[in-house]
Amino acid sequence: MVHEEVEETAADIAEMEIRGAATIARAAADALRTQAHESEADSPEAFREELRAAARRLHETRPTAVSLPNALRYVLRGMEGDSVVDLRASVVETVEEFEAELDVAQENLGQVGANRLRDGDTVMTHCHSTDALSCVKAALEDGKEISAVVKETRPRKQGHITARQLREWGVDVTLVVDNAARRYLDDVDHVLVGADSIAADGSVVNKIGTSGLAVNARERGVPVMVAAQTLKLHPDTLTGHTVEIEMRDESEVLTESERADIAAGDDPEDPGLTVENPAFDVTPPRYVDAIVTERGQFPPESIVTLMRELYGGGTTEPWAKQE
Ligand SMILES: O=C(COP(=O)(O)O)[C@H](O)[C@H](O)COP(=O)(O)O
Repeated sequence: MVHEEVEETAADIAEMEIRGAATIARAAADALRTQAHESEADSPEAFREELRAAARRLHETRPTAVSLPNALRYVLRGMEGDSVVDLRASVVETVEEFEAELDVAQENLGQVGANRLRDGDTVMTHCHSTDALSCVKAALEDGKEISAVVKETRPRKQGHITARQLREWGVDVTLVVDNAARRYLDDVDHVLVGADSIAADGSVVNKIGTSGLAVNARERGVPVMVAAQTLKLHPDTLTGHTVEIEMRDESEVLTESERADIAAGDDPEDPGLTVENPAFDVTPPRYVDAIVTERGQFPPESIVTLMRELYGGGTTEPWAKQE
């Protein structure tokens, strides 16, 4: 029932071949369009259940970036019609609308963020965030010279993607190991990061290491700017839900031979080595100076007003099986 290309997209998201909250959202919406295009459903209800099943498959891939369920909701809410032909057309049209909104949102967000960057500023980045880099791109287009200290971001080294993109734009890059961040903060004018989810209290969920960087930045007096489209606002947190932090496989941290070497003396019956690999962490609002969105910039404590405006009607799970 779920088309093989949807299964492929789901696998790519789960294995981080497709990664980053905005990119994941775009891929998920595109997968639902494929499901609609390729559906051979012989009734409107069968078509609707196919799209719900595809959305459930995509939803179960990664739990932390709210852009994924927000994208799935957006598309399924646009599915309407009394025939398969009309239902298919509504899904295709809704995905195209979603993609256009993503493009405009990231560009507008970039302009808001660029206004906070001065000519000659140095930013420190963590992980790879297309929302964050849209601010740098807009600043460069405004004729500002920007340089960057890029944290490699263990264990998957997404900082290399950021470094490559910045070099393509002609931005001078200093690549550092994550543990060197505090040392370089004295040479930095802004910490500039993205977000996977933003909670109603202004907490920012982003790649593991963001919270430590924000604490160090506050101690060093460096402002922390979080670039996040409103797609990253997590509506379930309006009603007290917490954001699940994805725990990824130890193989991203330790190879099997490294594990065997470390645990060489272990009693196989009583293995004492545990490797934990949380993929994200939570930065409290007190360490965030501004949340930059396509709707403007907000101090973290007031992001809830925007969240209520956009998502106040509460959230549903339109992908749930219908009884
Ligand atoms: O934490 C990550 C990516 O984690 P992973 O590599 O595990 O997906 C990014 O900072 C956010 O997703 C924002 O990215 P964007 O601004 O592109 O949405």
